[in-house]
Amino acid sequence: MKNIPSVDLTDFLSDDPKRKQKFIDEIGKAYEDIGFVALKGHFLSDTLVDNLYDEIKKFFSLPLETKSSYEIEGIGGQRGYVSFGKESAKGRKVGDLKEFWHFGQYVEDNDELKKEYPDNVKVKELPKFNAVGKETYQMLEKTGVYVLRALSLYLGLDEFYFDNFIKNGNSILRPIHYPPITSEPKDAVRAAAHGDINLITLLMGSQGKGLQVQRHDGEWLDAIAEPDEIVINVGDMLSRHSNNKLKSTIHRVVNPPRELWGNSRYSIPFFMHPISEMPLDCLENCVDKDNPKKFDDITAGEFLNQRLIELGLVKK
Ligand SMILES: O=C(O)CCC(=O)C(=O)O
Ligand SMILES: [Fe+2]
Repeated sequence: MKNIPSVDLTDFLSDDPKRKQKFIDEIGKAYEDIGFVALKGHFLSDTLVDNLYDEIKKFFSLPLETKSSYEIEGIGGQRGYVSFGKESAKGRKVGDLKEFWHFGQYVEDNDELKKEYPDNVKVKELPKFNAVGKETYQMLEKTGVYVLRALSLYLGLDEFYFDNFIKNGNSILRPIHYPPITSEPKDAVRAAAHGDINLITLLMGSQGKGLQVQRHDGEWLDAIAEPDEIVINVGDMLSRHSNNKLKSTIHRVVNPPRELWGNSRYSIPFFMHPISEMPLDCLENCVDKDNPKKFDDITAGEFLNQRLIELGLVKK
């Protein structure tokens, strides 16, 4: 059974205003409620997806010594490799059972922002890894642009309101490997309950069981996508900006039952961030008598830094 609503981006891209409006209403309502959708009609081709999985499986199979040579001090894990157990969810001491890689923005036309972001890290052992990562990054970013246009219209803003905030934004593509579980994990889980930091997250690889989403009544639902779907959810930045009209829902990745401990999980979230100076102040049209302003004014850059400290990736 499917637990999160499905939407089709080709509705939004169609010339028929009724189909476009249908997409806006469906995704808007889903985000006011559960905060998650499964979306088809995105810009990832099957070949690109296959190539990406091949490359990331090859990367995580490299010797630890090689992977560790791509773990860079002083940039809060924002590019390159982050080793097993290093990140813990906000408020938790135990590290998640995962290792991951970060691809960051490819700024090609803005020197100021190019200077602000750490450079992407090249994996010498795998000649195709970086090009495949870049193409995936750009296709997910393109998908996200249209999703945010639909949400702008849903919120009563200009369709292109987010465009200039996300152009050259500080987004991150994070291929994650959850390795086989080899001994009783006690309190540790693949990914402990958390909300995402960014505007929206576009997640590849949620076709099998593992990802769970928490309903308002506290019940956990499996979020499983069809083969041609990606999962897209609201992050804390968009929840703040919309004065919590759009919900950043708590989710987690549970450990598999013991008989499946031997299987790895690979998932690939694209955390869509704006440029750091975007103000996340609650939008005027999301604040009224019945919905008073719930969050202090803050920029995206300040908010991100606070949260990276809480995740154990940046030192105070
Ligand atoms: O592995 C997954 O399916 C989801 C991971 C996740 O929620 C995250 O990295 O923020
Ligand atoms: Fe997440």
